[in-house]
Amino acid sequence: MSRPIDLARNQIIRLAAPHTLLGISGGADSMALAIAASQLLRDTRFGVVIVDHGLQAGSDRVAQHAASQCAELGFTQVQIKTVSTSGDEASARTARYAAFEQALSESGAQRLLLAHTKDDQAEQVLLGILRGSGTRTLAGIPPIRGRYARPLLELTRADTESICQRAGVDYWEDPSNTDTAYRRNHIRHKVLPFLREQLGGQLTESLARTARLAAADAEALEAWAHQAWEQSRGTQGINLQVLQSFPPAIGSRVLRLAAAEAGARNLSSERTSALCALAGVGTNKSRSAGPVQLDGKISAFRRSSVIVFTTTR
Ligand SMILES: Nc1ncnc2c1ncn2[C@@H]1O[C@H](COP(=O)(O)OP(=O)(O)OP(=O)(O)O)[C@@H](O)[C@H]1O
Repeated sequence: MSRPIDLARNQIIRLAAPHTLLGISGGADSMALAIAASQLLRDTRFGVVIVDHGLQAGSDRVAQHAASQCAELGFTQVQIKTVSTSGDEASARTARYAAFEQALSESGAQRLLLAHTKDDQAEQVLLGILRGSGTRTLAGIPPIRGRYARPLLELTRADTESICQRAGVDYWEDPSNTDTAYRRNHIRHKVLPFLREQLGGQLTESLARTARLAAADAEALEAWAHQAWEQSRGTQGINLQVLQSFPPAIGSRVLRLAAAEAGARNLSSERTSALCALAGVGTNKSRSAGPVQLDGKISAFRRSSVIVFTTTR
């Protein structure tokens, strides 16, 4: 079995572009990413981006410490981006990704690597199951999306800690990570340990496998839905007869694609069911006459044999 550091390095080689940025928070996961990438500095140009959200007292010192550690590892392009947030996790995340986007365009780098691990993946899948999510959400964290890639998804958090310890690199433990008021932390610190204790076995591995299987299924279903959409859309709207000839899993995806194209936002599963009832997709026999109102001031109507999306004033 290959060592975690070898696995990390191989995945970085697979996912990095000639000029790549690393998103480093100073925690064990991202310091392990920095350690593995520092071994590849001869062949790849890496820059480091550290975002200071200013959420906790002393966050500037944490950022500075991570920056000096990265400099010691041999990185010459290390920048700290200070962002302002409204103090909650969601706004910190939005500000962080805005800072990443800015760093990508300023540097001209083609890719930014993040240090999500298999444990993050397991937590994400469990959160999705508990919310009653479908295949796309159960697919969890994607290894690549756009310019972002995650080379450590095959490593556990214990692996990243051991990489840091072996390299003699210390890491920061985010105090908010243990605040179980956040649902994710509750899953991490209470629910998963409880399930492991009760059920034993390879829980993290099993949940990560669910993500891999769901990702492959979601990809296939989405490709089929795009084809079905092309076949069912016409100048008047979506042809109901053609739409209903597909299985409900495809019909509902076609309706979601069409709604999104029309400008509908945040399409919930409840609104998707309403669209399915309007279009007679699925086992739902209670066909509604509509219209169905969607976020983004979009309405869906049934007109004789088609579904039409219009903008409401
Ligand atoms: N302050 C930061 N500065 C730079 N990179 C960061 C920072 N915080 C997080 N990252 C990057 O993002 C990865 C995931 O971090 P974390 O698990 O805290 O975020 P998340 O909210 O769970 O995930 P995401 O926001 O990406 O969906 C880290 O391993 C690191 O690569």
